[in-house]
Amino acid sequence: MADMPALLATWEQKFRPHPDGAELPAHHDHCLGCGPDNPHGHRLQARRQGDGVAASHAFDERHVGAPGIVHGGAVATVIDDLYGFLLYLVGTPAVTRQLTVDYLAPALIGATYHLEASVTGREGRKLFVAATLTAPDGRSVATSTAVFVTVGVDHFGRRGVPSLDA
Ligand SMILES: CCCCCCCCCCCC(=O)SCCNC(=O)CCNC(=O)[C@H](O)C(C)(C)COP(=O)(O)OP(=O)(O)OC[C@H]1O[C@@H](n2cnc3c(N)ncnc32)[C@H](O)[C@@H]1OP(=O)(O)O
Repeated sequence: MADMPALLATWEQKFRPHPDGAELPAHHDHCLGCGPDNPHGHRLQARRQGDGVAASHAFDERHVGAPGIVHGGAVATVIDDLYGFLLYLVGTPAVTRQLTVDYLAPALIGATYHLEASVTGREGRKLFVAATLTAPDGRSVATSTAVFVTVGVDHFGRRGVPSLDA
């Protein structure tokens, strides 16, 4: 059984100012998007870039949809997780309420993509965010917008983290 209070304490410490350019800590070790200990995950590494976040990322064979092409769900996962890093800078936990992705061109297995995300607005509990995924040649491969809703850290503690509860 995971030590949820300790885990939540480490999360709270992540919601603080990080220097521009700094690599941002994973949400937790087993996170599908960024956890270093999730064998099925993307191990996304994000950094602060001004008021937003950025990452370089290559999808591998675990994330294939059509042959050679990254599964759309994998693209959405990585974008959603990148938004999760943005929350550190905003200073409050939040969860995805709506996520949209425009798939403009195939993302290819093995290519290294550049991702950026930023906050575009805030209204009460709602955070409006946007992201881009750009190919090495500068082509825009996917764009996204999302609505996150701020929550207290207790939102996560109520249910535990299944991957850590075994
Ligand atoms: C420790 C930290 C670790 C942080 C770790 C971070 C990890 C990041 C990982 C990536 C992110 C994820 O995967 S997050 C996991 C996936 N997402 C989830 O599990 C969320 C599941 N949904 C929920 O739990 C709930 O629906 C909530 C908490 C989001 C909201 O519930 P609620 O309080 O009942 O509120 P609800 O009525 O649903 O709507 C909230 C507000 O959003 C508005 N709203 C709803 N849809 C839209 C929309 N499309 N466009 C505009 N606005 C919208 C509503 O009008 C309302 O506005 P108003 O009336 O307030 O004005």
